[in-house]
Amino acid sequence: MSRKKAVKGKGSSKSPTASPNKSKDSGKSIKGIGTGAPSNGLVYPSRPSLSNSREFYDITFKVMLVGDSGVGKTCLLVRFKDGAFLAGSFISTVGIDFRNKVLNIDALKVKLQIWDTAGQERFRSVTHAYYRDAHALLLLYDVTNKASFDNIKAWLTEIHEYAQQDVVLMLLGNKADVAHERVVKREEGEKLAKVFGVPFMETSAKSGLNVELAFTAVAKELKHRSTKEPDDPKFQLQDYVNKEMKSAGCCHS
Ligand SMILES: Nc1nc2c(ncn2[C@@H]2O[C@H](COP(=O)(O)OP(=O)(O)OP(=O)(O)O)[C@@H](O)[C@H]2O)c(=O)[nH]1
Ligand SMILES: [Mg+2]
Repeated sequence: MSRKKAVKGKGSSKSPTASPNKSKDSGKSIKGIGTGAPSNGLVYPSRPSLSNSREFYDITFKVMLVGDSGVGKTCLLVRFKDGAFLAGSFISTVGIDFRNKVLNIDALKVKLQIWDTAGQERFRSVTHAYYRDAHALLLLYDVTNKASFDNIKAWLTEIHEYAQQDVVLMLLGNKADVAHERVVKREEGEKLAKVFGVPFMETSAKSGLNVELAFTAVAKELKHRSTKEPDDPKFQLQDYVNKEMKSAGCCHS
C-alpha cells in the first residue's frame, strides 16, 4: 500500500486546493479533495509501506466543521488534534483554517483534512465555496445556546444547497460538560437528528467527551464507502456510535 505524506501542521487557508488532488506515484487523476468528486476519497494503489510514521497515509478525506459562531468548532478540532482545551477568551475564527490528522482505521491510515470554518455570518460566502469538496460535515450546536440549536435547520438548508448530495453528515451537541447552563436537552438533539435522518451525539471539547469518537466514526464511514465491495454490509454510523458509547459506559439510551 502506497503511503502518502500528510501536509504537516496548521494551515491557514485562503486556498481550497491546499491538498493534493493528483497522485504523483500513480500519475492518474484521483477522486477527492479539490476535484469536486468527493464520494470515494483518495485510495492509493498497493505498494510497500514507506514508513510506519503517522505522517503517511493510504487514503484521505476532507471533513468540515460548521455551525454558529461560538459553538466550539475550533475547540473541538484543537481537542481532537492536540488533546488540549482552549480555555479563556473566545477568539472567533476568521475565514477558514485547516488541520490534518492521520487515524488508523481497520489497518488503513486515514488522513482527515479538517476544515474549521468561521461561524460568523459575514464569512458565510467564504465557507460556501468549500462545501462542494467536503466528504463529511460535522454540524455543531451549543447545548447552552438555544439559538444555535434553532439555527440547525437553516444550516441544513445551506448544506443541502452547497454540499455534495452524498456528504456524510453528523450533528453534534457540544459543551455537554456545562450542566448548569444547559438549555437544550440531549433528547431534543436526538429528536431533531431523527427528523432529518442524521447521526447525532453530544460532545465536549472541554472534557473530551466523544470528540475522538465523532471523528473516528466519520472516518470509518468514509473509509467503508471508498473500499467496500458490493456484497459488504452497509456501515451504520449511528449504530457504531451507540455501540461505542455504550461500551465506554457513556450517556446514551
Ligand atoms: N464549557 C465548554 N466551553 C467550550 C466548549 N467548546 C468551546 N467552548 C468555549 O466556547 C467558546 C467558543 O469556542 P470556539 O471553539 O472558539 O467557537 P467556534 O465555533 O470556533 O466559533 P467561531 O470561530 O466564531 O465560528 C470559547 O470560549 C471556548 O472556550 C466545550 O465543550 N465546553
Ligand atoms: Mg472558530
